[in-house]
Amino acid sequence: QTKKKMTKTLPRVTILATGGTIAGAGESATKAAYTAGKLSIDILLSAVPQIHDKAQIKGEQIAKIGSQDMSVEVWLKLSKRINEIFEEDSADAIVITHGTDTMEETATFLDLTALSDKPVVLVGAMRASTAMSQDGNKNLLDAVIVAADPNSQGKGVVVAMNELVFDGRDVTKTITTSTSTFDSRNFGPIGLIYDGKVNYYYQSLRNPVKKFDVTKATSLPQVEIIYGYADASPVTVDALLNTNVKGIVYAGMGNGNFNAAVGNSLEKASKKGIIVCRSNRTGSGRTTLFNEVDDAALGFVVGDDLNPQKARILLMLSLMETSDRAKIQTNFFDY
Ligand SMILES: NC(=O)CC[C@H](N)C(=O)O
Repeated sequence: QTKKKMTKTLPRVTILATGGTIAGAGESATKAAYTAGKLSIDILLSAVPQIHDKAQIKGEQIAKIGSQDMSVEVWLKLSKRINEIFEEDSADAIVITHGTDTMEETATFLDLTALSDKPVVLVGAMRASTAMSQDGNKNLLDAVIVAADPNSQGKGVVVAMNELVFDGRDVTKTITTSTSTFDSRNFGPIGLIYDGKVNYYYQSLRNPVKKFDVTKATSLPQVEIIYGYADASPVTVDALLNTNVKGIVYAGMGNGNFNAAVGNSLEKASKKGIIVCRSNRTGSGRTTLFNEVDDAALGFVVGDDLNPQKARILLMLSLMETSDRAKIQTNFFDY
């Protein structure tokens, strides 16, 4: 009787599964090689029965992929499903199991497109479910704890990994193979998970002022990223000039710089109406207007402190609504 009563008051958490190492299975406990996204949501849930003490859990399989295969199509599907679940009030919070390679991109995409204030928590693993000291079960339990906590409301989309909570806007994968791979290079974690509870310490002031409603979208404008390096030739930029590409994010050197040859081609792209957004390859810090580049004269925008892959997301979403450079720049400075 008491138990029944308690269960009733537990928050309702829906887990949307997409694949990744958290659903990965390998040959043995000591082999690092594995296949991502093999296990279904039911198997993931049955491995962590403790989650049922924290929330009323429902699971849904959205995709079964390694997140290197994440796509606009799956992003739209996820985003629509999140908005639908909160709209129909069938959950109080959502956890998304996801591969770690592109988790930061999905976090940014959903941060900008999930219309409700309710918690959305992304989680993954660095060791497959079959590995020794696998991290997936603990991470999943922690993610449910974060999702179920009333203090997670209004924090935007967050990533819960390795007993840390990161703001989805800022988080990035920093190490290829380590369980401590996630970090927010500019700002650090916003919360710590310990002993079945999350404690928050910081909150971003840059949570989206503007949300993008993609509930009716079926595709997004094409935006490509080009990487900068010493003596880069302009062939990669030139290759995009006569395509359907609507935006280029340039992962420039230092504060978003490029050499003269690449600069000429980027200017050509800009004159053709392709939006050029300068970001940088350093991994942290801002890309600022008018440092060594005359952005106003060239018609470029800057990605502020978003890394190239995150800047691409905001540029795609912005281009869905406008090709006005000033408005697009405002989107970057507001987010
Ligand atoms: N640790 C991981 O999740 C990496 C596995 C796979 N490449 C993915 O991102 O889904």
